[in-house]
Amino acid sequence: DQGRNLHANAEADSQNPVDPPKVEEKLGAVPNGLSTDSDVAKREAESISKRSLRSNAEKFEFQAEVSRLMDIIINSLYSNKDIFLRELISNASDALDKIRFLALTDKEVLGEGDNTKLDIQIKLDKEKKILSIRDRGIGMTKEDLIKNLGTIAKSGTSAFVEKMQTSGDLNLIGQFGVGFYSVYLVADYVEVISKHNDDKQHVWESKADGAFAISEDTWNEPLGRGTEIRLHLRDEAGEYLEENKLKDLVKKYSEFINFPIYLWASKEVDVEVPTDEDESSDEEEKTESSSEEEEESEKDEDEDAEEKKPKTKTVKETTYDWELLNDVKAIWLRNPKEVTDEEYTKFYHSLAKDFSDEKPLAWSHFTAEGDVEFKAVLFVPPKAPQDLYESYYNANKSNLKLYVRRVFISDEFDELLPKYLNFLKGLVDSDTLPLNVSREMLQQHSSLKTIKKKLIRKALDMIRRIADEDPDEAKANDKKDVEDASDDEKKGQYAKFWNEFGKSIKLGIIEDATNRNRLAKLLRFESTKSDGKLTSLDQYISRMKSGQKDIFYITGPNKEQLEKSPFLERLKKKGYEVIFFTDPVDEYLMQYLMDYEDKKFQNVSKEGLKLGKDSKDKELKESFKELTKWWKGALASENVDDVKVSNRLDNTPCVVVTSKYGWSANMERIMQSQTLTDANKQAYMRGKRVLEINPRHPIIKELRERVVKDPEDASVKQTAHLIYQTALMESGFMLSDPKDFASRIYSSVKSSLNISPDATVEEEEDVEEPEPETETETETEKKESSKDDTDTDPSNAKDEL
Ligand SMILES: Nc1ncnc2c1ncn2[C@@H]1O[C@H](COP(=O)(O)OP(=O)(O)OP(=O)(O)O)[C@@H](O)[C@H]1O
Repeated sequence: DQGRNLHANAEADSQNPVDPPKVEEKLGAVPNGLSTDSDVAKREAESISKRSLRSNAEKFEFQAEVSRLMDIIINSLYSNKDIFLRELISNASDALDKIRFLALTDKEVLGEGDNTKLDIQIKLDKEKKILSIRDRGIGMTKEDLIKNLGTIAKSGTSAFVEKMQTSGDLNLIGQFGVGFYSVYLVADYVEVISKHNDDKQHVWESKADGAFAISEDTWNEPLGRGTEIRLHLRDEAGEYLEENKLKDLVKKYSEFINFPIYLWASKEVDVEVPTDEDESSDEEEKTESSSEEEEESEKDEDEDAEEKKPKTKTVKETTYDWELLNDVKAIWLRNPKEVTDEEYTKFYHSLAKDFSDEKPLAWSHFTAEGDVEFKAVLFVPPKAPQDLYESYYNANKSNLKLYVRRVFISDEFDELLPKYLNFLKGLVDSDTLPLNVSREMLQQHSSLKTIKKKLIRKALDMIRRIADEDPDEAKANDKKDVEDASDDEKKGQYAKFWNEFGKSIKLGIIEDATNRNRLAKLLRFESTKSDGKLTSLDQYISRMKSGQKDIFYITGPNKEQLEKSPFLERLKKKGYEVIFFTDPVDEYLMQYLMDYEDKKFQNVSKEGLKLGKDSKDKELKESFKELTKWWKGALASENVDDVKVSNRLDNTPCVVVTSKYGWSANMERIMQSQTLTDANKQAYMRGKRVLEINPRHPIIKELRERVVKDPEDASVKQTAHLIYQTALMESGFMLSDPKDFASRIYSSVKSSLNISPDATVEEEEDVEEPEPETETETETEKKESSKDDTDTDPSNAKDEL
């Protein structure tokens, strides 16, 4: 539909093609100084006048989002305009990758002669202020041009526009898949000439004024196949016409492009040119006169020949030739020992299109040998992308590039890593996978399973190494080799990793049963003893009390709230460490993480907490039997399963605990906040509730006395109910009937203020309703009219009213 609309639009506008570019006059005026072929220059000059006359260009409007993006770019004060070149080269390289991939199964697509050369060519025209970048990649059909460069907003467009408005950082443009538009940082008019095997050559052009035009290209040199982007540079972007500037930029940004990048570069060379005629005749004369003085007889035939030789001199001349700017080196094929940290960092930046100054947190470069052979480089980025966990289960977002024998195959291969490791960036190059099969067949290939397994291992090792090399971690582990690990750069790196990607590790524990234990080792959290720092399960175990069997934890919305939880009272007092889990995902995590190193996990707000045997336990239980039985009966309407004597309380009279496999109070809270949770499931999964009482607490002791005295006492029943509701709240539950709770509180307040329970609310006096305004006036008038009689001030009358 969109296509149709555009065409309709184009027809309506066909009488009014895109305005001729501002730079046209300049273009037409000067002959092409760089061109090696004067015919080409002539043709180009012709084309320019043709273009302004062109009536067959179809005009299109940019999609609104794209238009907005271009507007931002063209008006941007962003100082690093260099990035456009990186984006264009990256697009050219992608296009070359695509044709190379197609050629694997069909050699014909490459064509013959120069068309088979998979390279990128950069050319400058100082006179006309044009910078052009040409590739022999896959090219674009007319439909591709319409779709890719303007009409269909990519998913990243609005995200990028938003990001730009807040951060102003254009550097990220490549990550959002809208890199092409960065050309308008330096150009005010851009032509994209493209030839795809399935279509004729077309020209796309736009001045970024909301519209673009496309015409069949009948005037430019045929490209054979591929794309040429011609940037008509703005006056202030003259620096991009300097060869040295371009060489530097290619070195800086495009070092890891796997295709040769050439620049049409000038060179000063010495050339022998014939000397002028005047000069030569003078010289000849001199020679002749001197030779007259010589003996004539000495002249022979040889000398005659020498005299006829043309005279030359050496002069400097500028010539142009293609100069190769990059050495196409695949970093992953090199020996890891020979690759420097700086090279890895740069490689990461180019892979991830992340051109911030930050280093990756870690990398792993290895070769796998055996049945399945491959080389891989994996990186842990310094930061998680904002949308890492958005639509985690639906999005296919593998960040590994797959190569087969140096040929780029795909960067959308989900089979290489599990979802939870999607945050890694990197590359895999396999010699075992077949080259000449379709992507679909490759996806089924049995070697992929082995590759995946090895990649996961290596990835988890790499993450563990961040911790091992972090001096903060070594200190926390009381490791003796702290000295060895005292590298400042590594300090605090694991905490950084954890803050960015901790959730992924938790998701891994949930999803990857095979590696659950390995992942659990990477888990970090705060606890009652971690002193505001992160700690690990191994550290927890090393601090466990003798006789302690379980690993204790508690879940809740935040640490501050949990620290005050009644569930921790006695555990803290007795010196047990309790882990705080405060991320909603932790509730799910703990459904999968049952044990670690033979220790079971125990939620301290759930049933089953054992703190070693207390000899008085049985006695206490017995002596409170009457109360617990009575209380259970009194709470019959409240869905309480049982009332028991607690072993976890110190200062609090009672708490409500849940059954082992039901939801915790925290989970109930989480589920209630999820709009789409099924109410039936909620009722079903809700943990059974048990009221646990503190046998040493005065309130509980007094309650026992009263119950023994008169089990039917209504005020005791009322108090017991109120205590239960208060315990529910303190234990993290939401009250199902807050009104009931409030009225119980008020009746209790009444009694503490010695107000009779029957005291009622004072009736409001019957106050006359204010009359509507017109009536009021009449009334006022009435009063005013009688003021003489009553001697009333009229303002008083108003007040009365
Ligand atoms: N030189 C080229 N050859 C063939 N197609 C190209 C070329 N340059 C751009 N395209 C097409 O235009 C699309 C838009 O390019 P753009 O740079 O805006 O985004 P992208 O390349 O998808 O993302 P990124 O900038 O992250 O690489 C590309 O996806 C590609 O299909």
